[in-house]
Amino acid sequence: MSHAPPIAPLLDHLTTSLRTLLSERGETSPLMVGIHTGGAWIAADLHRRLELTEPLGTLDIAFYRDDFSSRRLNPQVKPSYLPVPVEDRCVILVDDVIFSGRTIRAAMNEIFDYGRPASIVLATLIDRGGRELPIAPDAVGERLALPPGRQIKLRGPDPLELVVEEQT
Ligand SMILES: O=P(O)(O)OC[C@H]1O[C@H](OP(=O)(O)OP(=O)(O)O)[C@H](O)[C@@H]1O
Ligand SMILES: O=c1cc[nH]c(=O)[nH]1
Repeated sequence: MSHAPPIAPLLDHLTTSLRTLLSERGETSPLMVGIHTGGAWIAADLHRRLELTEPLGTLDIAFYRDDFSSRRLNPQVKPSYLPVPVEDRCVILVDDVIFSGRTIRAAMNEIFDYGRPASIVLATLIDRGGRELPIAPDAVGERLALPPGRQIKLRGPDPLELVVEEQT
């Protein structure tokens, strides 16, 4: 595929999958955390749709990246915000896209620096394969194969839109 799918059906599907999974696990008050920037936009939408009672958290994993020392720090780096302790909680980690899995590895390291969650559930809008680490999402909006040299990006926040573009 070389053009991006419309986002609304993907958000619907992700919401339904997550609702089912939380219900099966008996999780009534999970803590949702979105990864800055795209993951935080998706998390805000999911948090509203699922009517979660705990406040929404955000993570900026810039300092936890495995290529941190060789990358220029993005001037947009934001502080992470976890409004309630993660200790013994079910955490729903949300990102817009999963590819290599390295962003999620970094996010989990950061979460564990705050405390030891009871469990982490991973929700991503797009799973485009290409994993370099043994990490898999529990709930996805859509699995998408892209031609070599292409990437999919989430633009937003208003409106949220997926675009397929040349890999940078
Ligand atoms: O599984 P991975 O290979 O780690 O890729 C997934 C990450 O890539 C994008 O972020 P990116 O680091 O490109 O920054 P962005 O938020 O500025 O798009 C996307 O938002 C995911 O967080
Ligand atoms: O296609 C991709 C791969 C990694 N990160 C993205 O945001 N898109």
